[in-house]
Amino acid sequence: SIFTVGDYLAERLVQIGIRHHFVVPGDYNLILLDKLGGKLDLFGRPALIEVGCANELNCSMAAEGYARANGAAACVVTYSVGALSAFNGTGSAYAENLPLILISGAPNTNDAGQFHLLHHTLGTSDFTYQLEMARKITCCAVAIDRASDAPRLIDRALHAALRAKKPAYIEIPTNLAGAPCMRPGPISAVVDPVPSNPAVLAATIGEAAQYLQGKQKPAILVGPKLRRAGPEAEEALIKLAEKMGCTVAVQPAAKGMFPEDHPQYTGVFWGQVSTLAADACINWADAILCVGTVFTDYSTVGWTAMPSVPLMVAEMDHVTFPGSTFGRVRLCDFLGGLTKAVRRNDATMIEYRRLRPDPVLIHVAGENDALSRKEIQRQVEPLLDADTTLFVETGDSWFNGIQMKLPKGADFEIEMQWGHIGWSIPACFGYALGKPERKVITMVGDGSFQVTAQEVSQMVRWKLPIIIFLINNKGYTIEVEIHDGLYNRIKNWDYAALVQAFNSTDGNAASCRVETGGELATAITMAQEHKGGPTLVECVIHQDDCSRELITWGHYVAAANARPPVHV
Ligand SMILES: C/C(NCc1cnc(C)nc1N)=C(/S)[C@H](O)COP(=O)(O)OP(=O)(O)O
Ligand SMILES: [Mg+2]
Repeated sequence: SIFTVGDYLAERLVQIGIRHHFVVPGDYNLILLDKLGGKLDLFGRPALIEVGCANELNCSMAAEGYARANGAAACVVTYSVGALSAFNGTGSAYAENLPLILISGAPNTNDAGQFHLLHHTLGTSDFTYQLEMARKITCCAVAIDRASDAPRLIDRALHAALRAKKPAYIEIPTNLAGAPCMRPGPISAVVDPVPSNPAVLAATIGEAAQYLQGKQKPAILVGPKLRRAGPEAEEALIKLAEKMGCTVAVQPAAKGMFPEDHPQYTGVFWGQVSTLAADACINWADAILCVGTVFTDYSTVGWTAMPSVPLMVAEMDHVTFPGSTFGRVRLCDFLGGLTKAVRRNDATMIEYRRLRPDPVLIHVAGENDALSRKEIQRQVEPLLDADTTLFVETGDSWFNGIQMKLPKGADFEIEMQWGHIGWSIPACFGYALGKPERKVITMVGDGSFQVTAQEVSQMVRWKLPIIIFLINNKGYTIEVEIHDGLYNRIKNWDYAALVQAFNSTDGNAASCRVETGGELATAITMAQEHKGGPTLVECVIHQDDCSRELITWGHYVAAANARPPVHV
């Protein structure tokens, strides 16, 4: 059979490590889907497993979650009506630094020139608007209009996405997916990272040693971009921390990116809603080595928690100091080189041992007491073990999850930069397909759940034993705490019954509603034993039963939102 554009794309997706692609079919992408689904591995099995989603928003969010597990992901949609919904998960991938490849079908290449009006379009003969929009939310957007250009354009998009850890966009007209195409060359041209420039690397390490020279109390602050630099960067950071002997704190969106069972871990640095003694350690330090950090209104609690000393910030491929910046320096090379050059200074660790908070007494609710947020915390935390990944959805679930202690090996996923309510349901589904060996637990609020609930039915279809704790506090409580109004009230659903509806005659999802600590304990035992499908536990709590951290954080974020315009 002839080798086609679709075959070229399939080959490249497999070569960059993708094994599942998330799709919603449409007549502009059907030939392409045949090609992607038709690629076989050496054993004659599909090399790419097609995963259908209920809509393109969820499809793109499932791909975003898959990229967290797998490194890269592909989302395949139809033109315009599909892609515009998938733009939201693509925006999430951009904000969260994930190489999601958004692939869209497109009109037949002859139609533009014939001024044809086509379905799914805006009803004009302009078919460039989607590509233009995609340019704004990806690091590289290409539209293939001749089969002979396909190899160059596909490779360019994939290489850009993998190097920048940002999404890319590939547009393939419906009559080109099956058109003859050249076969690909070695994948190394696409996947090889840009190496550090040796001279710049040496200069950067020298500058860092200079920055730390003479400082009495250095500390390390880890941000969410560390993980995007690869596992070797996470390993290199641990070695650097152990060489320095200083305290290590993480930003909230970086929770889990430094082991919380490590003796130098001092908590989540989040201003007044920090955990353990991270706030004191960072504010006591006279030098802070920031690795992959992102300072936003949310991570600085409405700008009330910016470190007060001049910072040195190491990113994926560049490092900045108070007076200089260096590019073409890969993070793992920089951290490794600095580890060799740096001297031990454990002053912050010594201080931490003095001020470390004592373990708090956890109140055990009576089993017939009305269920509280605290009791949910107390009962869910022990479920986190070395094989578990906890997904926390935008809402008070952020705060409840961030307060939980991660044992060795446990992992944590949060979408704090994009913050799209509903992300966690499709994202944990995609993640679970990428890492089937992990146990996945998701904490999601009722408002968020209503946005993307359909993807629980994909968990049923794929028989994934994901455990979902749906915190039903009757509405948008985060919003209530920031600024209340009737718009924060939502129509209550029977969430347990909804999940049963997803079973129809061939599903195996378990679900229940719990209103006391005792019922929750029973539900958790059932959830742990339930295999062959997801378990949803709807936890009913009072509307104002939220974490104190949410109230404090919400107060300052609302204040930051309310700053009057500065008249220039
Ligand atoms: C409406 C909104 N944010 C605004 C918003 C609106 N639309 C999208 C897509 N994303 C957003 N973050 C938010 S955080 C709700 O409080 C979430 O409610 P819920 O899931 O029920 O969680 P809490 O009750 O714990 O807040
Ligand atoms: Mg809610």
